[in-house]
Amino acid sequence: MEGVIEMLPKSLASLLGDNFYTVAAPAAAGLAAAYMLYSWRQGRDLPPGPVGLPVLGRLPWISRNQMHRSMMKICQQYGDISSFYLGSRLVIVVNSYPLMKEMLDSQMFSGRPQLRLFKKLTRGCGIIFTEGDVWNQQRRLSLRTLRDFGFARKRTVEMVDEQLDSMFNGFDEIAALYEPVQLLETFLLASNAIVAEMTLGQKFEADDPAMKLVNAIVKKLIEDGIIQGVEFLFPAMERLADLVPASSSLVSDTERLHDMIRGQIRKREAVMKDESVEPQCLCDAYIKEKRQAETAGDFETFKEHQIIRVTMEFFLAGTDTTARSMEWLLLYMAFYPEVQDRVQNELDSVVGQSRRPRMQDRTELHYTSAVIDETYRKASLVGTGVFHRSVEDATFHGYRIPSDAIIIPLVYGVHHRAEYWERPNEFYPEHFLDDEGRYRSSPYLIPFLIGRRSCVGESLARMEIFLFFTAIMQRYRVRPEPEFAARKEEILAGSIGAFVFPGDYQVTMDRR
Ligand code: HEM
Repeated sequence: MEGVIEMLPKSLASLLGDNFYTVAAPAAAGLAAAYMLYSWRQGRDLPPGPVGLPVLGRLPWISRNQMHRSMMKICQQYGDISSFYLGSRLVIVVNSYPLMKEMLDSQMFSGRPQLRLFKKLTRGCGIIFTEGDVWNQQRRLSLRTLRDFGFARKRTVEMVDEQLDSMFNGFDEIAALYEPVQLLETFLLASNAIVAEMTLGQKFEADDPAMKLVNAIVKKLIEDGIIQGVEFLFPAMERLADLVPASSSLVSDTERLHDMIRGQIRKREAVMKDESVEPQCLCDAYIKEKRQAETAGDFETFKEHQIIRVTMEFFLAGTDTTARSMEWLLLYMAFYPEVQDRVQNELDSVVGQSRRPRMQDRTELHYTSAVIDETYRKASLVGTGVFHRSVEDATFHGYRIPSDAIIIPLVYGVHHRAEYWERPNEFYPEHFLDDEGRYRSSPYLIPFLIGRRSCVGESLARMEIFLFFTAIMQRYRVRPEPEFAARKEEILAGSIGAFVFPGDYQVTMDRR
C-alpha cells in the first residue's frame, strides 16, 4: 500500500500521508460500492451475465479473434440468454435454437445497430442496414428478383458453368507448375462475376477496373471492423469515427463504387426505354418498378440510391460469404481425405465423368449433401451472426430488453450444442444422415440464420456452392501441402473477424 502512496502526486501524497487508510481507502471503497450499486440498478431484470469494468464493460475478457468462443462460454455459465456490456453497449447473446427463433421472428428484435458511419454510406437506403418500411419494401423486391434472376434461372446455372470453365483452366495451369492454389481469390472472382451479371446485367472480366473496385471495397468494409468498432462500442463518441482517416477513405471509396453502379444503371435505363424489353437483371427490375411507382406518384420507394445500395449490398453480402464457404469445404476435404474419398465415390456412381453434376442430382447425392451441411455447421462462417437491435423496450421470457440493445444470435453456439449434435466438436457428416445413409436436414443448422431478416440469398448461395463443390470434387483431388498437414487442428479451428476464417494454409489440386 505504501507503494501506492508513492505513485500519487507529491502534494496529494503528502496531504494524505498517514491518513491514507482513513481517507483514500474508504473513498475507493465508496466509489466501488457506488459503481456496484449503479451496475446493479442498470442490470436489474436484464438477462444474467458477468459484471464488467466501468467504461470498458467486458471488453478485456472477450478475445477479439475468438469472440464466438468467448461468448459461448459466457452463455454456458450464465444461461441461454445472457447479457453484458461491451464498451458502453448492452449486448444480449442468445445461444439456444428455440429462444433464437422466437426472438428473430419478432418485429421487436428485427432492427439493426444504427451506426453513424453506415447511415452516411447508405443514406437510409438498401436492405442490410435499414429498418421499418424501407427495409420491408426493398427486402420483398429483392427476394422476388433473386427468384426471377437468381437461383430459379437457367442462366444462373450457365453462369456457374462458365465460372467453372475458367476456374478449371486456372487450377490446371497451377497444377502443371506444382504450385499451391489460392482458393479464396479463385472463389471470390467467381462469386463476384455471378453477382455482377445478376445485378448489373453485364459480364465483367476479372481484371476489369470496376470489378477490382468492388473487390477492394467489399474487402475494406468486411475487414475494417475497428473503425466501426469505436462507434459501435462507444456510441457517445461516434463523431470521432469521422476523424479516423480510414473511415473517410471508406466513405469516398464507397461513393466511387456508387458512381460505377450509377453509370451501369444509366446503360440499363437506355435498354429498358423500350417497354417491351423484359428485365434481365436486378437493375432492370428496379427500373421497371420505379417507372410504375412514379406513374402512381411515388418518387421515393425506388429512387436511384435504393437501386445502387441494394446492388452494392448484394456484392457485400453475397460474394465473400459464398467464396469463404467454398474455401472451408475444400479445406475440410483436404484434411479429411477419407471423407473426400466417399464424396468422390458417390459422385462417380451417381454422376460419372461424362457430364458435370446438376441440381437434380442432389436428391441422390446423400453423403455429399451431408458433407456440405456438416461444413456449414462445423465452420460456422457467420459465427456471431449478424447483429440485430431491439427497436423498443421489451420483455422477453421475464427479462427486460431495453430499446437499442444489441442482439447477438450466436450461430456458433447453436452449431456446437451437445443437445443438438451427437458429436458437436468433430467433423461428422453423419449428423445429416439417417440410419439408412440417406440425407436428412436439421432445424439446428442455421448458417443463413432464421426469422424475419434471414439471408435473402440463401437459395442462390446453396445452389452455387452445391454446383461448384460437386464439379470440383468430380475432377480434382485436394491435398494440404506437406508442411501444413500437421497443423490441421490449428488451421481448422480458425479465428473470427467479420467471419470465421481458417489459419494460414496451402493446398494443391491434382486432376483425378
Ligand atoms: C454462404 C453464403 C451466405 C451466407 C452464409 C449468408 C449468411 C447470411 C446471414 C447470417 C445473414 C444475416 C441474417 C440476419 O440478420 O438475421 C444474411 C443476410 C443477408 N444476406 Fe446472406 N449469406 C450468404 C449469401 C448471400 C448471397 C449470395 C446474397 C445475395 C446475392 C446474400 C444477401 C443477403 C442480404 C441482402 C442480407 C440482409 C437481409 C436483411 O437484413 O433483411 N447473402 N446472410
